[in-house]
Formats: sequence, C-alpha cells, structure tokens
Amino acid sequence: MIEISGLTKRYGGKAAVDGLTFTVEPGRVTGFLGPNGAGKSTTMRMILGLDRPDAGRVTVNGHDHVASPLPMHEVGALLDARAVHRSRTARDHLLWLAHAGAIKESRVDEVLRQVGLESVARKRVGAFSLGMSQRLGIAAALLGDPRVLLFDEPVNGLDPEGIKWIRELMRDLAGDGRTVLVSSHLMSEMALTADHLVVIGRGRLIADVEMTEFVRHSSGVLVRADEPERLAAALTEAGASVTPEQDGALAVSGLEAGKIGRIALDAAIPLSELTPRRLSLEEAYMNLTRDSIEFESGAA
Ligand SMILES: Nc1ncnc2c1ncn2[C@@H]1O[C@H](COP(=O)(O)OP(=O)(O)OP(=O)(O)O)[C@@H](O)[C@H]1O
Repeated sequence: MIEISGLTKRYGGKAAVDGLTFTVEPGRVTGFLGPNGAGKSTTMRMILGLDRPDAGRVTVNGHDHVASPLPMHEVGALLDARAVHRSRTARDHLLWLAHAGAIKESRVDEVLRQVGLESVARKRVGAFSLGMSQRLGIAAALLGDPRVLLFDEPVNGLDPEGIKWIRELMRDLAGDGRTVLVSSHLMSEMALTADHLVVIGRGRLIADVEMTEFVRHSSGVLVRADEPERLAAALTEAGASVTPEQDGALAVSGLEAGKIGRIALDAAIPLSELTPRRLSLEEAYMNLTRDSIEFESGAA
C-alpha cells in the first residue's frame, strides 16, 4: 500500500505537486491520470524516494522514508525506459541491477522470459525499439519481485499486442495482491486497465474514484425546464449532480431520465427536453481536467 498525505513539491516558485493526499490500495490497478505537466512523474519520484518532498509524507507498506531510494524488492518502477546504458546488452543491464540490488542472478532470466525478451537478451540495448526498451524497463521493475509497482506511461511506444500484454500483466500483478500504480494521460487506456482512478491537475487532486463510479457519472441527462433553478434544487436534493449549461439547460448525472421526469412533475415544473446522453470516458475526463490543462492547442 502507498499512503500519500499533503505531499508538496515546488520547483522555483511553482508547485509541481500541491498538497496531494490519496492512498493506493493493494490488489487492484490504480490509474494515475492527469494532463501533461500535472505532477504525475514528480509524485512517483517522491514515492520512490528519488525526490525529497517540500511538505507532506509518503509511506510505502507502512514505512516512512525520506529521499532514500527504496530497495528493489520493496518497490519496482518503470520511470524512463530510455534511461539505460546503451552499449550494454539487455541481460547485462539486468545482471548489473541484480548485483546492485542483492538479487539472485536466476531472476534475470526469469524476468527476461516474463517480458518476452529472451531472444534478444544478448543484444545491445542501444539497438532496441522504444517498445523493447519499455519491456526491458518492466523487466527491471519486476526483478526484485516487489509487492509495490509503479509504471510511468508504460504503454508509450508499444504496439497493440504489447499494449494488450501490459494490460494483462498489470491485472495479473494486482490479482496477486500487489499494489500497482500506473500513470497515463490517456483515459481510454485506463478504462481497460484500472479498477480505481486518481486524477490530478496542476499538482492537485481532482478525483479519487472507483472506475465503475466514474463510468456511472460519465453518463447523464440533458434537461430543459421552465424553472431551471427550482428544478436544479429539487434534483440536487434527490442526490443528483447538476451543472447548468450556458444555454439554460441542465446537465444532470446520478439520476435516470424517468426519475428526473417524476421529480419535475411532482414539483409542477414543465419540461421541454429530457435527453439521456452518454459521454465517452475521454469526454468525461476532459471535462474533469479542462481547467488544469497547461498548454492547450488553439482552435483550428
Ligand atoms: N526538475 C524539475 N525542475 C523544474 N521543474 C520541474 C522539474 N520536474 C518537473 N517540473 C515541473 O513540474 C510540473 C510537473 O511535472 P511532471 O513531470 O511531474 O508532470 P507529469 O504529470 O508527469 O507530466 P507528463 O505527462 O508531461 O510527463 C511541470 O510543470 C514540470 O515542468
């Protein structure tokens, strides 16, 4: 388990991570989502003890540690797949890591097999494609057989077969009861992999929610009524979440269209529209993070 409380990191005057609090539970895949520059990598570096927080606390499996990298049998991480010695072979790279981490050599061949790099184990890493480098980075993360695993954008550069493989690997690792935190800026990828979502923007927590709950909230109903404010109050009272749209309509989530119709009838508020709509998960995620995107492309 990873417990993060009030975690803060500043670079110059700017907070890259700003008072983050969340828990990553074992036995499930937690997706760590946010737009570019949201603070995902910085958070992961602090979890690993590679960066010192300016405030707040991280514990991994209950241990407090301050800026001392955690041992490889406790936490495995894929941060930057290209950060390897390019002239070494894949096997030598892992052997070097195994020696440094006091891990038995037999694990090297086991993890090479597990990530499907056996046939290129004696090839120089410099000649690897990005997808092969990602697999090697994952092999390194698995080397110490850790109970906690962090993957920063692991599907980068992988082909569809590789993406499917990593999805299954993560689900298997979580199925073993391990703690798995995986970052991405793609909601579509997380929808197929994660059981739980932690969404951040500009270093702050935006959502900490079960995937099923996120899916439920991404569907909604568009309502037009004669007295939108009174209807919004009645729907909120009934447990819905209501967002007024610019043209006076109400975007309602958490209640079905039929129930909304009955509430409007009971309150004697005439409706002119009641349209169920389903946002794609990507749209729901974009709505959630719209205010925290640092660099937006201009309109075409
Ligand atoms: N070493 C550093 N020095 C100065 N600023 C930094 C440093 N590392 C990160 N930052 C800044 O902190 C913010 C968060 O960066 P971070 O890399 O953690 O975000 P991210 O969510 O991982 O983004 P991406 O998806 O683009 O990798 C960004 O504004 C970034 O420019």
